[in-house]
Amino acid sequence: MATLEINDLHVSVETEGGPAEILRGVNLTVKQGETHAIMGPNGSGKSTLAYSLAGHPKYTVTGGTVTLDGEDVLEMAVDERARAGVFLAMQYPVEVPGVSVSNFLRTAATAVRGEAPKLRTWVKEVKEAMARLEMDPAFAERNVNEGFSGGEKKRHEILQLELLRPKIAILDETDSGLDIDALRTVSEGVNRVRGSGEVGTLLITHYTRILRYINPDHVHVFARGRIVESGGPELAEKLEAEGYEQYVKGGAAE
Ligand SMILES: Nc1ncnc2c1ncn2[C@@H]1O[C@H](COP(=O)(O)OP(=O)(O)OP(=O)(O)O)[C@@H](O)[C@H]1O
Repeated sequence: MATLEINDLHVSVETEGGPAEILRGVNLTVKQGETHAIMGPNGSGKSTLAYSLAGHPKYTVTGGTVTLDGEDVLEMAVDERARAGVFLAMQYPVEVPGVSVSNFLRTAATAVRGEAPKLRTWVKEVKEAMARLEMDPAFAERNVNEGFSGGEKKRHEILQLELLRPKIAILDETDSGLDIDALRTVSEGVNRVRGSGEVGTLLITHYTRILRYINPDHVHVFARGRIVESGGPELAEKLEAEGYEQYVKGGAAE
């Protein structure tokens, strides 16, 4: 069973005033089949964690380890991480002008699966996945994220998740900007992938409403660059009622 292990992870970004430490000792273990929700105040470092795991060059790991099934993830290039089974659905998906959704997905699937999917079965696979996510088939011929609405971008991220079937899925605020129907559709997509029991999910969110659709096994509070409390789903309810004040008090302004 695939296991992602994050051990005492420290990450910095370069700022005008020099390097700033954003992650200050993150410890987390995510196993295939488990769903972990990460909640925390703005600017606490949640997206930094997501990008660092995916290998964004802007972030420098200054300490700690990340392994997937014992393999050193931090040593891997971005594409190697994807091939190893790490998937990131970004908070702000980027436009890729000139590349159609259909080409993009096939190229990504080829890279991750190690061989090009057979065209006929692939076309069917994409069509069915798009239908499940209630996406207009015309999207397949549009350029990646170009002119997509916020909700359409998020559906496209989940479409990738469904087709690429990673071992570890990191979903960074996949619920933001979704209307109620889209939230349900997107959550159903995540649950389908989860239902396989083959993916470990790290769900970064601000709102408990998505957790009503996607029931997490574990909830973690992220504050000042690390996980400061962990619990079960009841922790999300507590956060909704009490906010984050108790976790940020006395910390650096972030
Ligand atoms: N290039 C950069 N230069 C300066 N500061 C940066 C840079 N990149 C990230 N930061 C800072 O790192 C901190 C953590 O940002 P991050 O986006 O990880 O937080 P977050 O918890 O995901 O926030 P939110 O909930 O608002 O999305 C913020 O204070 C942010 O301003």
